Amino acid sequence: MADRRPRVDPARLAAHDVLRAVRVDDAYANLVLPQVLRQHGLRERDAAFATELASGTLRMQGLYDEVIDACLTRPRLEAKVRDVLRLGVHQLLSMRVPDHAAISTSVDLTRARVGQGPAGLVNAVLRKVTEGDIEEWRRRVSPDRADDLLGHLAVRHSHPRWVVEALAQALDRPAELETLLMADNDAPGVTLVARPGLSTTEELVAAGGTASGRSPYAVSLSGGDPAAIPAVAEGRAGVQDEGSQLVALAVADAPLAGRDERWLDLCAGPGGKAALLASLAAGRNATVVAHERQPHRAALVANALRAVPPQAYRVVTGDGTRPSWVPGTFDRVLVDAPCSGLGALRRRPESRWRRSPGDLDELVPLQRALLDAGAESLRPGGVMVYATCSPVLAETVEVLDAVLAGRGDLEELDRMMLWPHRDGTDAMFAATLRRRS
Ligand SMILES: C[S@@+](CC[C@H](N)C(=O)[O-])C[C@H]1O[C@@H](n2cnc3c(N)ncnc32)[C@H](O)[C@@H]1O
Repeated sequence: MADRRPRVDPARLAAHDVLRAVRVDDAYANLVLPQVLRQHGLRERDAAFATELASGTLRMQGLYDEVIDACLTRPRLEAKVRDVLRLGVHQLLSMRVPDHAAISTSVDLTRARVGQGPAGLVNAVLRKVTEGDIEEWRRRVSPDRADDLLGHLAVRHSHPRWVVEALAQALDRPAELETLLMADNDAPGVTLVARPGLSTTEELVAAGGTASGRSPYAVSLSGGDPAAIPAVAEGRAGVQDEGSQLVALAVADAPLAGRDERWLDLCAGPGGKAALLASLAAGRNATVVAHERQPHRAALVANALRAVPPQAYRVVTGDGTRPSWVPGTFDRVLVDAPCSGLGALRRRPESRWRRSPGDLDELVPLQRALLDAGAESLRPGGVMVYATCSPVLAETVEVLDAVLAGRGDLEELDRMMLWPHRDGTDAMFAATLRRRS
């Protein structure tokens, strides 16, 4: 007998698998995607389609859920069906997929992954969605802008409301809030770092990149697989947001009098900043201790550092709040603290939905303890950078103020706040401090 199950194209099956893994297994989309693409045998155009479908859907799911709910007559929906609908809405409102193709493939996907039962509902909801384009739907489902600006922006640009509130508090120019939210929804380009002494920007430009921006080591790549570039494959260069490069440079370039030999990266995993610091240290006869709590992340640090001369670094596993070294050991310290990551929403499409304000209750005391331990690790006159890939005040300025007020031996030398919409980087905070002599 002929097989009557619908044939669904593998790219849509793959995107549905990614949504399921994120929802059920708490997977990170950017980590699970390569595995799922491989399982479905997807390459090139099909892989790019599945990637955009899964990532874009996860990013915009707040808006899409409002659209779906506005089209439903019954409010309850099985999670697997909602995933199919979210993917369908993304194709209809944000991709150039013809309406009939988006609807019929979604109905097939429902039959393949859920069963015949909800196929009619999926068909009906998606037909309703075709009645408006994305702007029309934004108008219909967002709260009124004049009555509730933050609620309006949250739905319109698909961010949880508490995140919009936290970003609004952190942004020094309130008029830029909407531009920031829009920048969070743009997939970031790929930036490479030419690790000094190991590679050059010229080598990466010759491999197809363009020298870019404020870090002298940054090269942006407009397409292609970075891992195919020999310098990247060999660890002489790496993929690294320009903001992260600038944070590492803030550590290496902070003005320092006296000995400059012992550097510490207290929270080093997965090792991007440690690799830039260690390659700079190698050229200055200094040594970096790349310290990380989680053994599996310490292994990632060792891998990131594999091309750096071994005498320039040591990878150490331990709890940074209870350092194993003598206080006052280090001349330069980086405390790149674990944080909410709300500055890197461009890069992690699902993270905005996974975080909650309660996360800060655990993170803030840890951030304070790590900053305090970083200060204890510094010799008098030594310099330290406290950094987060979050702009949220509770994790940045408030941590800094609390630790500065509690110690009295730290002075702030400089402060940097990078924003995606202004700087083209992740939102990153970095304060440079000196321990008084
Ligand atoms: C923001 S990430 C650091 C990113 C890293 N500097 C880079 O550029 O690749 C924070 C790291 O701190 C680690 N961490 C968390 N708690 C820690 C602790 N008590 N001591 C040391 N590291 C810790 C996390 O495992 C995570 O790898």
